[in-house]
Amino acid sequence: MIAAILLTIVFIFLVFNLFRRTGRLPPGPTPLPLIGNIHQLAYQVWRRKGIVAALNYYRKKYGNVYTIWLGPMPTVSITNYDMAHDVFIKNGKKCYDRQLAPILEHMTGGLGLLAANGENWAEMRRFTLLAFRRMGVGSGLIEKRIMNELNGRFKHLQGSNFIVVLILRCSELDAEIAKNGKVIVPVDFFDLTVGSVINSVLVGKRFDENTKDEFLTIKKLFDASTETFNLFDLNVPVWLLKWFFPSRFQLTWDARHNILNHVSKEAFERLKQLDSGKHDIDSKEPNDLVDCFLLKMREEREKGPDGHTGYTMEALKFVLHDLWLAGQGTTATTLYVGFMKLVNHPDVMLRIREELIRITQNSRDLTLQDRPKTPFLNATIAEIQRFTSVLNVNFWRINHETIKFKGYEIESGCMLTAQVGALHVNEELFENPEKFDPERFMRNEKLLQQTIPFGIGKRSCVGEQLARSELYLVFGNLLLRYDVKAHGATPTNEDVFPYSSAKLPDTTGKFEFAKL
Ligand code: HEM
Repeated sequence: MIAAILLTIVFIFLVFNLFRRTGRLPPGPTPLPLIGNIHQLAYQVWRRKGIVAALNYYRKKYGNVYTIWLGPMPTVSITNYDMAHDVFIKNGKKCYDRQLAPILEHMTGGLGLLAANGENWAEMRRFTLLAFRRMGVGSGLIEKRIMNELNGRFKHLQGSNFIVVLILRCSELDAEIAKNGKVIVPVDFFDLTVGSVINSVLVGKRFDENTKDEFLTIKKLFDASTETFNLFDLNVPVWLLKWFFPSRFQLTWDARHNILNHVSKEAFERLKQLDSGKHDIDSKEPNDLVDCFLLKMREEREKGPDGHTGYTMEALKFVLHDLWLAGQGTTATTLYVGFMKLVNHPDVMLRIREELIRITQNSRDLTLQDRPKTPFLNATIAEIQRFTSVLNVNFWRINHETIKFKGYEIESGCMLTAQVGALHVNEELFENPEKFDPERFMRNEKLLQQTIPFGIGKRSCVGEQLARSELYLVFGNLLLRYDVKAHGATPTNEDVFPYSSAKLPDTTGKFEFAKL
């Protein structure tokens, strides 16, 4: 009897508390105590065959800001630019902490950038942005690294001599074209090109004939873990995953550890060489992010007790891991999806080429300085990024102060995010969102600002400038050099894992490149 009374009191308390909190939050489906809206969300995801479709359904029903309770936690999703700006820019200081997926936190111990918060994250983010700047991200220097990858001007150490290795991306293509008139280009081409640029920025090495298999193995393992990683993995406790879904846990663990081992091998080797005097860092011109970090580590240690204690080899491992992980697949997928779109829209490709030939007189490479003069290429890249929207569910933030906007009150401790995938199919901003139409950005220039593939606010993508440079130079220069067609049937551009937290296209498609 007493137990029944106690249970009733607890139940009434839960209902009352839920009712009180729901009243001030943005609208959404009616939640149940303890399970919230999980049952409705699961049904809508199943019925509409994907996470973005379900989030879009809730947008149409409740408006551009709505609340879904994941169990006892309210989550606020925002699906238009102005509201995202109100929350994540105007109130940016109140919501820069990330809701950490327990499995990721378990693996990183709160180090790095993606699954970190607080002072540690802030320091590593500042460091990364500064290190990128020192290596030329945002200036002409990064262009050199990217174009080197395409053009093949590389210095590799062999024995005691530097030799120039010319067998690189475009040279490989050109050699094949010289033999057969055309070359078949699979997704690996984009993976390796992007992987090499990132590896070169982070650890100063590109992937060559000897190391490309190592890269492709890590990449495949990582893709396999991403395919299954979804809302469930983002939220469940580690013990539950380990006990009830051990193979799922193991896949995520193995993929992350392979990347960790790969990137940290280089960093530890460098430290050894530095300690033994075999390597010296030019403090005015560090070669890569590892050099920048080791310099900073030395600097902080020399300050004694006043130095920042966050600069450790363990911290470096996770910073490298996160940059590699977040930067490789996202950029390569955008390039691959972009070319898939372009081969299906040859008119767009032709118009870009005309624009580029006009600018370069077909006598030089396209450079980052050309950007203001190539509005149609810029518009096409924006439309490609809108279509690609690499995340089905954006990472959640947690607000640590109440946020008031548009008459709502989001009390501290809520999970909130700009749902980039759903925002990019919002027909209030993008008329006929299912249509590939770069022209929409020419008709309305404001749209460029309202498309936010890199997220918004203090946790937005740290690699945005690097990725934008890569996309511009690789799309532009390949279109300037090659006639590109689909090889065989073009696979669907639809997301093949619509239930996963990341968007993944069917990557079995191939292209035929012929010299122009
Ligand atoms: C086309 C390419 C890319 C896209 C579409 C993309 C997209 C995103 C998005 C949507 C976020 C989450 C933003 C949020 O939480 O609101 C993010 C975060 C992040 N991205 Fe990117 N990204 C790209 C390339 C890169 C590159 C090249 C790097 C690094 C080399 C990188 C590193 C990161 C990191 C470290 C974070 C976490 C930042 C933090 O929590 O402070 N990304 N990215």
